[in-house]
Amino acid sequence: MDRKFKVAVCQLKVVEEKVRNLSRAREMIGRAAGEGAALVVLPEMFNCPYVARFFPGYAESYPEGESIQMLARAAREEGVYLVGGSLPEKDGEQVYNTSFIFAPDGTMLGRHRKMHLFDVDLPGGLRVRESSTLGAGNRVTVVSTSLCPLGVAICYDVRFPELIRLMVLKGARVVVIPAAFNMTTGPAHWDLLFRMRAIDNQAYFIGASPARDPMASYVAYGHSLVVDPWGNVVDRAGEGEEILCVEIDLDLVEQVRGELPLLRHRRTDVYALELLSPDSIC
Ligand SMILES: NC(=O)CCC(=O)C(=O)O
Repeated sequence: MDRKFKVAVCQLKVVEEKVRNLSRAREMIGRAAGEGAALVVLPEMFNCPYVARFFPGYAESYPEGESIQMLARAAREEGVYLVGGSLPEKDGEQVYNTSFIFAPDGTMLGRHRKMHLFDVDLPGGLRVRESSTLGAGNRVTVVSTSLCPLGVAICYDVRFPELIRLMVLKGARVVVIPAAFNMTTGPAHWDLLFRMRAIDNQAYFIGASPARDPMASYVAYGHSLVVDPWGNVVDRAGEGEEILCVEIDLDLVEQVRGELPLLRHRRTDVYALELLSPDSIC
């Protein structure tokens, strides 16, 4: 197992034309691989504007959906692990906000369906109702890779420490969060949440945002970032399109966990965190 590897976050600008999003994503994945990334990450809803009423029209089924096919092919052609941000996934009558994860040979390692739907009325008037068009997933996602066990959750999921802790207890050393925070919660909470989850769980946290488009009806915050297990922001993007490429050092995870053994010091004789069904983890 390589103890160090590079992760690249492709902070791409999402537009209404799906085909343009796909070609932009494909091009950025190629550039990321060219920079030596072993793991490439796209943002939440990378093929579709983040607007709930658009999701059903952009939805695709596994495995034949064109975005899903593009991701599998890109992973194989570039020889990278790929967390394909997220996209609207159709399964029967239901649509999910789903992240597909691919191995360097193009096989799908797993998929995470966003568990916590973003239904909010924020100060300043931003109202979002993901549940008007989406169903919620119900599985915690940790996939095995030759790099390390990788946890994947989507955006609002990061606010739920129980979910993240379950991933870490399942072995995740790196947690990838395709996301699309906005101009209200982004400046207030984006950095703090990622840093706090990293400090609590002593793992790397990767937040992948779309680039900011001030003309969009939902304006993404941008500022994709990588936080190390000590809570330092190793690097962050600006607001526009960019590829963030950062070295992950797995020895630092073990070092921080050895020096400050939070996970071992949990009082599991007094409290517990449990999955209610064994089927709820993949
Ligand atoms: N797409 C989302 O889940 C947005 C979450 C968000 O902005 C937050 O503050 O949480």
